[in-house]
Amino acid sequence: MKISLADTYEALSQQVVNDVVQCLSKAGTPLFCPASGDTPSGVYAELVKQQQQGIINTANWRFVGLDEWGGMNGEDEGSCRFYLNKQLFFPLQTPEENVCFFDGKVEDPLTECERIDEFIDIHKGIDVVVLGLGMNGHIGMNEPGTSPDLHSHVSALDPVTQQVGQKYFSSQKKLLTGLTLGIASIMEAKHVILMVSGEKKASIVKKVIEGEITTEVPASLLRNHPSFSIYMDKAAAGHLKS
Ligand SMILES: N[C@@H]1[C@@H](O)[C@H](O)[C@@H](COP(=O)(O)O)O[C@@H]1O
Repeated sequence: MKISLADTYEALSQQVVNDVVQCLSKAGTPLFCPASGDTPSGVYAELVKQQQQGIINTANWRFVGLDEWGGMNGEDEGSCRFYLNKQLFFPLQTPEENVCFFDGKVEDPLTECERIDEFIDIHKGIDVVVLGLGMNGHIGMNEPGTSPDLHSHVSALDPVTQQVGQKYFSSQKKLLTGLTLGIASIMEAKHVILMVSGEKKASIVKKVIEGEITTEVPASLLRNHPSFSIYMDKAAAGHLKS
């Protein structure tokens, strides 16, 4: 596990961008899995800026979604796909065929999960995944207690996630289930980045880094990944021993 500390959110985002670009700047069609949520916004804004300035070229990048709320897709304001369309895919002018994303409105979510897993297999695995950290230690929508052996699956959302998830929506939503890459999918990625910002995450980040490696804190399992980097700002690192 590589731990990086930044003084500010801007510096944190810049560090993550540098890591992502280094991992994806290669020949062929690298596969990037970007989380939605508030934490990576600065990373996506910087990637868009670098593309517009000609510093990077994302034309050969492929994208796979990390997760989506059950019953929602990109047409729903506040959904994971809506967020990534707005922050990343539309400003990067990413062709639709280069993106594979959970549609939470499908009649058969299990077939939808198989579709996502197949896309990952066809692209020979995820090159880099950028994750945010749930207040309960979740990654994607892998809630405390989730089996580490799962690939894409339907998740029953923890009460903490149901409540915290309201922040993405302008009106109250029932957030009972999610479609998500599994912990096995994430552990098979070539490089895993966990990005954490703000004092409100300080106690859970302490468990992730200094606590027991346990399915009860899904992000702690990432410590077993051979290429795992955690990037934090000072506020998020405030409860760590050193
Ligand atoms: N399902 C999403 C995750 O993909 C996200 O990374 C995490 C942290 O979100 P935020 O960055 O808004 O704190 O929780 C949400 O529930």
